Amino acid sequence: MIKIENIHKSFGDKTILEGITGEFYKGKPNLIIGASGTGKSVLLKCIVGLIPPDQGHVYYDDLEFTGAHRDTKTEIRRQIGMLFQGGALFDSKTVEENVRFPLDVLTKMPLSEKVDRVNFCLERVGLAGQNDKMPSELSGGMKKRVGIARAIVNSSKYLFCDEPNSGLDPQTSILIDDLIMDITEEYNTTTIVVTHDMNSVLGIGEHILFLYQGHKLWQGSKDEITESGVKEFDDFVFANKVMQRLKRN
Ligand SMILES: Nc1ncnc2c1ncn2[C@@H]1O[C@H](COP(=O)(O)OP(=O)(O)OP(=O)(O)O)[C@@H](O)[C@H]1O
Repeated sequence: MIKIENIHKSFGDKTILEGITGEFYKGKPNLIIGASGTGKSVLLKCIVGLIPPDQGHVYYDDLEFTGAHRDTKTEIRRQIGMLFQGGALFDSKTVEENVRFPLDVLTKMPLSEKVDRVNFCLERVGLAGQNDKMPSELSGGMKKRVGIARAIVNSSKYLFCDEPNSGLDPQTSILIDDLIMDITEEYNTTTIVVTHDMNSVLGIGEHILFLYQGHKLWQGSKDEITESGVKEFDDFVFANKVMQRLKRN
């Protein structure tokens, strides 16, 4: 489990996050949702430690991360897998080298063991045998799969996905969501997915945290979205006609 307490962040005189508190659970994806520019990625970066919050605490299971000693932070970081917005593969590296990268940087495993682990992860995301392909030869959905394989290659306890569906068609998006859901359940990871994709909310939104202009305005599951009683949340969720019809039924 990951807990955040009273996270504040400003850039200059622009306040982005104003006291966000919440919990992210093991075994089911946790979604951070909200309109564009509302602070979702900044919150994720504060949780991962890529941006230091101005105030507040992040706890990984029982360990306080924000003010922790460098060694503790490094140890926690080793257990984090990250799927970046856009995939962020190295264009000049093969699929195998991309997936192997965290093992090359973080471990002293012998090469043969690393390759075994890479093959296991590629198989898990449906890309067995694609080791020698270059990113330029892959579709958008395949690139995301490579990104997911890389995020889990280090047996991560914590998995963070920033807009995993950006740039994908609706069907491929569902496949990627299902893969994230399955991996989360199978390996019992604490998974946080940042998204503004309503299909993801309806598909895998077991735990949802809704951000609005730097505040957490609602938290709940997809089964509770019609009864939030929060106008800003309703405006976000029921912005399109299909969702409005769903609400009326
Ligand atoms: N390093 C930074 N320096 C200054 N401002 C930043 C920085 N990072 C983000 N911001 C600002 O913080 C605000 C929130 O950005 P953030 O990327 O978290 O939004 P978001 O909710 O993830 O949006 P989107 O869904 O479009 O990705 C934006 O106004 C952005 O310009």
